[in-house]
Amino acid sequence: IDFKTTMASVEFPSIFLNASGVNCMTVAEMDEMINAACTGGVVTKSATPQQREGNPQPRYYQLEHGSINSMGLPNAGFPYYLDYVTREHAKPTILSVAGLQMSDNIELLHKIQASEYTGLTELNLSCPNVIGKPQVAYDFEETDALLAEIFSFYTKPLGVKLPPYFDLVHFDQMAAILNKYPLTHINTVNSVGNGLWIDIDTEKVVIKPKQGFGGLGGAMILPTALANVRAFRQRLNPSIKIIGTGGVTSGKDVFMHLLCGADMVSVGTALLHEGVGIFQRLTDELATIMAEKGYTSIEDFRGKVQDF
Ligand SMILES: O=C(O)c1[nH]c(=O)[nH]c(=O)c1I
Repeated sequence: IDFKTTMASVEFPSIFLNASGVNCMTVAEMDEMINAACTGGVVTKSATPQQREGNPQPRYYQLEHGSINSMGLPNAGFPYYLDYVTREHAKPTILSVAGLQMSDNIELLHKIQASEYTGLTELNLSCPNVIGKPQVAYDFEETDALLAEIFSFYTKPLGVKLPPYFDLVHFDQMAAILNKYPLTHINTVNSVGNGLWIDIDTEKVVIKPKQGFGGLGGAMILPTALANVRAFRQRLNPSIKIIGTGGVTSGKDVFMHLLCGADMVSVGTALLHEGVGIFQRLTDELATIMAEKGYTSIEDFRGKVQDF
């Protein structure tokens, strides 16, 4: 079974992508994603106008059922990633960008609009780890104003990376804003912001930045990720596709994301731990589940989760 899919008239050979931030900081990592079996392409690390070192280490820690990170947007800088995605590759790319303030986002999108790049771009509105900067996507007015400004000039394929929401009214409010704009997709969820973990032997937090506060990922956030995928699928125009991210470690998790309506699925924490071989495993496990259920295509069940 091939799991190819099309988003914004870009054909992805597989539904699987890396979660931005994992396996996508350097040309070598991005090439590895593209060259790996069963990947749809690569999403770049969120790019800022200039190169950034990020937060002091340790800034990532593996938990029993997931991860906590406060990387602080380390990246090689916007020109590095624009150069990479503008070159020819065997599979599609998604250029992720994250300004540190609104003017950065506008500036970066003007540059992409003026560039040779014709592929997809994803505006990260949900980085939880830039010290002193709140997540844009938790400010509905700012998000609306930003998208209005962007779509006054931007005509290339654009999606947004969203944080998790935890209130049904917030899903309504955010979806109403997103439905006003010709977005190609949303990518949901980013890490669950500002969790905390403690090593009881040392009685210290486990990451250095922000007194130990960091974004949560991995298996423990799967229920939150599934809720966000389903909630937005129920509310968004069908023209806005959904990349489901969060908590994927197995074919069962992929199946649940697809039942909730995801068009593509990306993997972060588990990719970091297992390497790019995970995509063949997820493909095989999903194919096995589908065969057991008599499904021959993802369309047989995508978005068809049933109420109790
Ligand atoms: O700290 C980071 O670099 C980071 N970490 C995350 O968990 N999500 C993000 O969007 C980002 I930009």
